[in-house]
Amino acid sequence: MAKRGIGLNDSTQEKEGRKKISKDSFRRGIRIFSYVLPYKFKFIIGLGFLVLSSLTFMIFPYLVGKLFDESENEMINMYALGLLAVILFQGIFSFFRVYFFAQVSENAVANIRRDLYSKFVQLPISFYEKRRVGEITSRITTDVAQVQDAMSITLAELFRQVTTLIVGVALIMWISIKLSLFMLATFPVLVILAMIFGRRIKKLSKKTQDELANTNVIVEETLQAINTVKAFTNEMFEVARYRTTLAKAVRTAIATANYRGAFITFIIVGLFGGIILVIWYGATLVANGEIERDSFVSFVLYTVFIGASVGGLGDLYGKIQTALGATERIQEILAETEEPTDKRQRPLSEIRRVRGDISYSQVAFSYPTRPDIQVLRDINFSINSGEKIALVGPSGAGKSTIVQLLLRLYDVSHGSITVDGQDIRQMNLTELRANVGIVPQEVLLFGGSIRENIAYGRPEATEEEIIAAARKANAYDFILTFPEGLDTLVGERGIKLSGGQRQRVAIARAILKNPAILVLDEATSSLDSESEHLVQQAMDELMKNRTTIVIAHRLATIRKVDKILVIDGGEIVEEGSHEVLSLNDNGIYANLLRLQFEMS
Ligand SMILES: Nc1ncnc2c1ncn2[C@@H]1O[C@H](COP(=O)(O)OP(=O)(O)OP(=O)(O)O)[C@@H](O)[C@H]1O
Repeated sequence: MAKRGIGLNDSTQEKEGRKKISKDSFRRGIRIFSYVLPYKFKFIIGLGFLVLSSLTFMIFPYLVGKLFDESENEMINMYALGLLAVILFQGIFSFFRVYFFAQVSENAVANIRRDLYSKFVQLPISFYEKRRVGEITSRITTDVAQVQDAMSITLAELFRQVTTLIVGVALIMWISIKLSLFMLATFPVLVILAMIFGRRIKKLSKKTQDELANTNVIVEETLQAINTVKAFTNEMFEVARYRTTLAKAVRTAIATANYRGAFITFIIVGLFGGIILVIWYGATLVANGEIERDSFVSFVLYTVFIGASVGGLGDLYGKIQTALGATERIQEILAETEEPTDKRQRPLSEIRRVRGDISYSQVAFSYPTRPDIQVLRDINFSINSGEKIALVGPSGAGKSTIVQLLLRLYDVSHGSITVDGQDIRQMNLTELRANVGIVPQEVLLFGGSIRENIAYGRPEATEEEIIAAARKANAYDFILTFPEGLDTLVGERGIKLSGGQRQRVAIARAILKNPAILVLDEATSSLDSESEHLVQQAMDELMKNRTTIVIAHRLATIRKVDKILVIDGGEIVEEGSHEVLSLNDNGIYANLLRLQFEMS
């Protein structure tokens, strides 16, 4: 079968997707909040606590001002206690804010993940061909995490900063319009400059990280292919390559550090200088009796708060952009059209069994990703129920494509395929696929026990049925040699089965599924003769009474089939039984036979 490349490094190559904030993107982004709706009461309560905690915080500078201006001990104690109370309430409100927002965001985000996953498994193969696996998985990990951040932290922060800004500016205006105007003309300008500076540093830091990632790619690649490096005696070549990229990373890192140093100097001199300027002007106003001293202390504190929230808003803007980008990508996936399979898991016993007559009529096909290349043209053949045919031909001829069309992994571009006389496009897709069993070329087992892997063919199967299937597939004997028998774990954390053993597990899976139609994609790599014999016996058992299509790579195994179709360049070029085709001296089949004979 055609294989799809799954790049391990794909996820690390993710781009940081940001979205310009426009009315449109905002409207689309806000739609993700439909996931919050089921938890709206908790959300509103959380919002209430957020308002309370933001407002209590604004009392803080007022009380500090009073405290500083007080000369009576008793009142000093009162104000200090008042401050403590403010902080205490602030703490309690914040706890509940986090508590309620976490309940909402965790649940909403789990629902987004569930919907995305459910979408992923139901999307057609063509969706996967247009994207890299790393890119798809990052939708369900990184993007969703960004949305979660936006729902819990960013939203709360935005609200708090805006409240601080509005209430803060109103309060300082109330204290002294003159000083406020002076402050607003100087301080925010400095804060905005600091933000621009900060953003540039962020960009540079990202560049440093990327360069470091580049050096890591070299380490990963070479260590993974260490045999190749050694075989080509390229150790020193790799060391030199690593040293060059490392030097580049160091240069960028030092440039970033210089920038950061300058930034710190700017913060110290610029921002604090700004505060000194405000304090200086304020002190003059106090000396002239234009404002009270306590109001002046509150003013300075409000100024610091306002400065911090202006700075915070810049950061939040970036976070909102990122979150909008993430939301949009998530929604794009959620809007994709799924395959029309059943939305309910049905036991196989409930599924209508087909007889197994198959007919291809004038089938032509191009893959959706490469519409310009015609992979199949004018394919015509039929198989009666219970008959066996073999597809042979050179690599890339189109054999796997022919069976992929039968499963409707893709739809034909022209012509039609029928099963029991019915066009497969008119059949229920779940029923069609449930009637076809596949033993693939490369058997991939899921991480889990051998029992689970066999039962994948029919999840509702009983223990006896699983054992019977394993027996028929010549797999039970080797399974019993493991101490844990059917419970032996396979896959990444379990034991590694040999190629022949994996194939027999796949055959047991197919026997358990008991489909009317069978597709055998023969392994290209040959097994040792003992294993080969066991696998062949199991295949023969599996093929009994089923319509079978064998994609054959080793011709010795297909002498028993009813008909052989020789495929070349997407067309059927020869057709007939082994006896007939092998007699045609100039034929491709006879040629292939000769080649294989010479090779063996
Ligand atoms: N998913 C795909 N997208 C685009 N083109 C594809 C895809 N899969 C296969 N092809 C192309 O279609 C042609 C037929 O491929 P197919 O896998 O059907 O050949 P095959 O006869 O089964 O080969 P092999 O014996 O090597 O498995 C090839 O040219 C291949 O490059």
